[in-house]
Amino acid sequence: MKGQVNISKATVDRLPLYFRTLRLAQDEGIDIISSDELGRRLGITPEQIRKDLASFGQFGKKGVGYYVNELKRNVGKILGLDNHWNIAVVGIGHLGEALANYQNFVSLGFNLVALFDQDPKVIGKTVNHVVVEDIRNMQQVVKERNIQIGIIAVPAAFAQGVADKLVEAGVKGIWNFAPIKMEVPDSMHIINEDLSIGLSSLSYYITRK
Ligand SMILES: NC(=O)c1ccc[n+]([C@@H]2O[C@H](COP(=O)([O-])OP(=O)(O)OC[C@H]3O[C@@H](n4cnc5c(N)ncnc54)[C@H](O)[C@@H]3O)[C@@H](O)[C@H]2O)c1
Repeated sequence: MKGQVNISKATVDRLPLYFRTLRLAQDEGIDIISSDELGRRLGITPEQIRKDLASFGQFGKKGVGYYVNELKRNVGKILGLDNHWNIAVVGIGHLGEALANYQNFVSLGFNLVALFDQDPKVIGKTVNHVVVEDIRNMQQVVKERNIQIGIIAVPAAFAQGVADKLVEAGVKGIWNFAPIKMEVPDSMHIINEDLSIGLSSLSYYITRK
């Protein structure tokens, strides 16, 4: 694969969509898919798809298309999904419990290996075969179980403190659901998620209909 120096964020953000579409095509028993068909399924031009994929190497055959299994494996590799990351969820309330129960993470290669909370009523509960542990043990557990990704689902007021502890314990990335701007070292990868942004955008569009 080519060095990934000048890959735009927009291209990287489209890779999970390619991966998901290829997974669905694989489930449908499709062996070969054209960039036209991929584009139709994704609402992206075939030129854009060919350009995106060409940034990472030579995939597909002119006049034939892409071999679905092979391209899915390659896109998965580019995304690092062949690494089988160990993940932990912090804050097992409404959102944290739903995230911990989401079965699709496992099929993408993410292993849920720990859950943490501070509430004695929540600690000891089992969610998706994993027992909720005391947040006070988090740093030790993160190291022992080689947890690389921490998912933050605690109230905003506690989120920075949790992030600091996750960083200190050595996670490589944070998926933050708390509505705050986190301060993390430059070396840390953090993705902030906010479902209300999608809903507010939807409100904008239907207001103008
Ligand atoms: N990004 C999104 O789209 C989205 C959607 C829903 C909720 N949220 C956010 O997710 C967070 C959780 O929301 P919720 O509705 O699940 O709340 P919740 O009150 O149901 O759950 C929060 C959980 O965090 C635990 N907790 C609190 N402080 C803690 C700490 N210091 N260490 C460990 N655990 C701690 C609580 O005991 C509780 O179990 C909030 O920040 C909320 O704003 C984000």
